[in-house]
Amino acid sequence: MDPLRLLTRSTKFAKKSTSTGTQIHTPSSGPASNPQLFDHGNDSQAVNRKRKRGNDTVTASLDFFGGGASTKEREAEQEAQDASEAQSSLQQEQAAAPVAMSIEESKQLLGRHKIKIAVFGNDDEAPAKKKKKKEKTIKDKKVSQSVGAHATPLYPAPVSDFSSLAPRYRISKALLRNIKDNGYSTTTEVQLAALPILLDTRAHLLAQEQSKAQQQQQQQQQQEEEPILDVDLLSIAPTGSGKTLAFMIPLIHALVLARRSQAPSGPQAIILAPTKELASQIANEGRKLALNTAVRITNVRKGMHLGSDPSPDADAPGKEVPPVKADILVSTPAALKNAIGDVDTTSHALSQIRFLVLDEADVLLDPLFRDQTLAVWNALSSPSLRLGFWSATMGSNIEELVKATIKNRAARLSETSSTPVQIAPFVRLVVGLKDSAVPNIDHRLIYAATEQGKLMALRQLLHPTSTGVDKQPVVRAPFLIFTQTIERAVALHSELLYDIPAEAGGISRISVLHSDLSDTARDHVMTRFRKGEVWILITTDLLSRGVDFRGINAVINYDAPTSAAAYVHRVGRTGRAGREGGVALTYYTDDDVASIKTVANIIVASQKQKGAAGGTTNIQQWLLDALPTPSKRDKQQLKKRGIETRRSASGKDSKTGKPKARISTKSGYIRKLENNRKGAVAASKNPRESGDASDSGESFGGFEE
Ligand SMILES: Nc1ncnc2c1ncn2[C@@H]1O[C@H](COP(=O)(O)OP(=O)(O)OP(=O)(O)O)[C@@H](O)[C@H]1O
Repeated sequence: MDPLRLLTRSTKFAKKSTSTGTQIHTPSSGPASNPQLFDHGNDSQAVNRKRKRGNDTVTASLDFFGGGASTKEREAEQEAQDASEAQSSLQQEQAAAPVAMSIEESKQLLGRHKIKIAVFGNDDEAPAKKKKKKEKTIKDKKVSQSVGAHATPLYPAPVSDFSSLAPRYRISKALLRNIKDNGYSTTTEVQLAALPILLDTRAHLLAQEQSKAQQQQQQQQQQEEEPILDVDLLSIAPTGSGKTLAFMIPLIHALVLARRSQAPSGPQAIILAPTKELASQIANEGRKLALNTAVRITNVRKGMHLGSDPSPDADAPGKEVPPVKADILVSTPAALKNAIGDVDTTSHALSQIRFLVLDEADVLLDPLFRDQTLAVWNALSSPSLRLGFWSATMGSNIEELVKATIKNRAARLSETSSTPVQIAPFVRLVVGLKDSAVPNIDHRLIYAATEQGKLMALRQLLHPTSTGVDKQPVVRAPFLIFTQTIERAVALHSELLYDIPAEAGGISRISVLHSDLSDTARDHVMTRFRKGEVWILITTDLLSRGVDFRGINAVINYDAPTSAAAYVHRVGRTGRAGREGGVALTYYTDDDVASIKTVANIIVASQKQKGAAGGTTNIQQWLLDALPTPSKRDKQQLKKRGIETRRSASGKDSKTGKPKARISTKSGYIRKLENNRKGAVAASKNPRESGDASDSGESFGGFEE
């Protein structure tokens, strides 16, 4: 089924742009053959030179609307392929000797993948040690410039293929099997670099100045030891680049090892995410990876209680809530804060949590969530708590906040704890250009002048014509539409409700998701969108972070995002895991002109990242020169409040006195009917006047300016 065909009321298209759907490769037509963004496939040979692997294609498949084999056929094919591979592959993996790589080789490989890693020592360390580090940094000027004055570059041997985890780190068979069963073979850039850092910490931290023989000996020793995850890691990697796996695999591995020596009596790791949708997705991904490993992963929900003893049930007097039983808790900060409640920070339950991971760390430490996140972090009293901070964007202020919090917490704990508090080496990993949008999608910035212009442009997308006058790329469902506020999302949903023809599924194909809906309604919409029942999902920034729909073909910023980070995350819902063919389309009106340069700059940087092979930039230099550069204050204001004229549904802007930009809450179809009725009444009174009105394009008059 081709949704584009069904949505299209016009008939003829140039062959190249539409037709059967087989000519254009879109994210929904299946996974990319290589999930990496940079240096496609050039390194597997280099890294796995001792182990020739057969078929490296990624098998995870989600085909929203693509043609080809049916799901059953594909599953059968997959099973057959898996069965034949499984036996020989597992034997090979167990037999293969760990591949030792020289630092020079690692450095080159990491460089080709645009990966930079730096380790920051403890600032309080001896001055002599500091001096040595500085000398080292100067020696390697190229890297040191990019990582900062007090950082030492780090070159762990990359893991280019998941199967090499078994011989290198003795990953449990169940975990390895789950990785494979979920269709993962080649690692993405962030996994390639983060896995050795988190699984092989000490060997590589110490390996910087060691010979190959010493490294091997070090690796050997480390494999027999526990614990792992001896660094705090801040990782900045593009949207959709597989950060979830990069932190989840080492976590599960650590907990599997811990279980071998002692049965756990409560949670040992916490993963925080800003939204319920993301927390639930992480918990699901985690459970798939932890299958048959005995590691239990729970998504924290209202009413759960974290502590050593049962607590009184607030909803049912006289009853008690037992403490949650899990090894890894996944939660939003608010839900976890509730679950902790008034549990004493010295309690066993909180002191035995050894790992804290902040997914979308920059937003979790942004003023919006900061207090809740810090409350959870500070409640964890283990002196050896290890930390992970992950996002596609990370302001330097957030990094400073992280470092300061680590130090302050250690100082506070040292006063009360008899056990020495360990401040671990702090490692920063950056993939690609920091804070940039994914290069493998087509970014478009479209001037729509007014609110009516935006609606017309959006309708042209839904019903493309063969005339080619719209100059917009052809966008195929499924796609996401972002608005600035909940109110506008709801209004746009009502506006477009009848735009999808009944033969294509009608109103059931379009939906809206925002935080004012109940949890059940949110879950329901997410499920229907994931299943492919909903094709167009209108939403707010609620869905801009972390949520992975795999086969999304386009992101439409109906209202321009209000910060560079918001752009990066919103458009990052398409083009995931290296999928090509995604489109990110941003409309801007006269109200956005003062601030849109921030988005334009991100687009240009992303297209430059793609390199010469990626073709031309869609944004002309004259436009960049013409757009005003917003001041820092304007940017802050915009991030906080958005475009003022879009903030409220009615009335005039209190500051400027300008009319506000509104979206009607009646569908275009209903309004058209009403207009027709009104027109008929008017025509009966004054035929000439009504004739003029019907020619004026009133059917798009949903926006009042
Ligand atoms: N090595 C891999 N090979 C193929 N697909 C992968 C690989 N690793 C992850 N993926 C897939 O890539 C998609 C994106 O992964 P994930 O959600 O972890 O990205 P992310 O980096 O956390 O993105 P965001 O910054 O948007 O949160 C998922 O569908 C996941 O299954």
